Amino acid sequence: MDFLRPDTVMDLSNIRAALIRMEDTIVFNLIERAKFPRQPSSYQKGGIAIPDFDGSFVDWILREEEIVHAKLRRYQSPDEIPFFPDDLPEPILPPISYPPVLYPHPNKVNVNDHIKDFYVNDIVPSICQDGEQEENLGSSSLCDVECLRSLSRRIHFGRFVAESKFLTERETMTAMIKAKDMAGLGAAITNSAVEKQVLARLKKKAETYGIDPNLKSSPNDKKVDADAVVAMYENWVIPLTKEVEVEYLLHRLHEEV
Ligand SMILES: O=C(O)C(=O)C[C@]1(C(=O)O)C=C[C@@H](O)C=C1
Repeated sequence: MDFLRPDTVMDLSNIRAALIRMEDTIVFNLIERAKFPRQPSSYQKGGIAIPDFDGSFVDWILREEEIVHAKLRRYQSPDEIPFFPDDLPEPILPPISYPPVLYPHPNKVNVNDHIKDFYVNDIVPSICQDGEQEENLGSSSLCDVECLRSLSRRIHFGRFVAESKFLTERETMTAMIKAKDMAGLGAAITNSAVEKQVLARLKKKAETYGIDPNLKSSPNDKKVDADAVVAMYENWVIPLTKEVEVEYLLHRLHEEV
């Protein structure tokens, strides 16, 4: 998939190949995070005192990193959506003129707050031991940032999936968008067979990557709970990707149709 070549971006098999590759990144990021305990204070507003910042320690790191990445023009790339869009500086590198592949204001669809919410409240408790290690607060929070960023990129890729599906079913989808038929759109973008494949593949990946091939398999050797990774996709990642797809399509009506 090459964002400078729209035909490659709108090819559903290329999009799915990119989603499959992102599974590896997400599983490895979760494995890294699972090395540390839950670290509850890193997610609480004021849990760690930060001068002039009204948020959690993880929020602060995320925002600081996004400021640097924005300078490197990360958020000009069509597949990157920041968590702190209002706080970001202009890039220091010259702009790249990406040909438009999505409707004019695709970043209006932003479910990052929702992603942060399920990640902190559901995923971290399901993959990490209870407790806090003061000396590793920085390390675990940097892992959180990687997890959040990779989940956000995956889920917001729903916009490309939706546009690609729209282009192949323009007439029916236009009618549904005009009628604000969310259930119809939800059904139109759903492919249950693909979802089953995603979950089966993910279980295999989490089991395989989560164990050192040189060690004999025992529950204690596992670096991440494969069932928790699958549950995360089943309960959050796929449903939110679908929500992004439907929301993207609904916005499309106002922008172009
Ligand atoms: O591959 C697709 O067609 C997608 O829309 C992506 C995805 C997913 O999140 O993995 C979401 C909805 C479909 O039901 C199948 C899979």
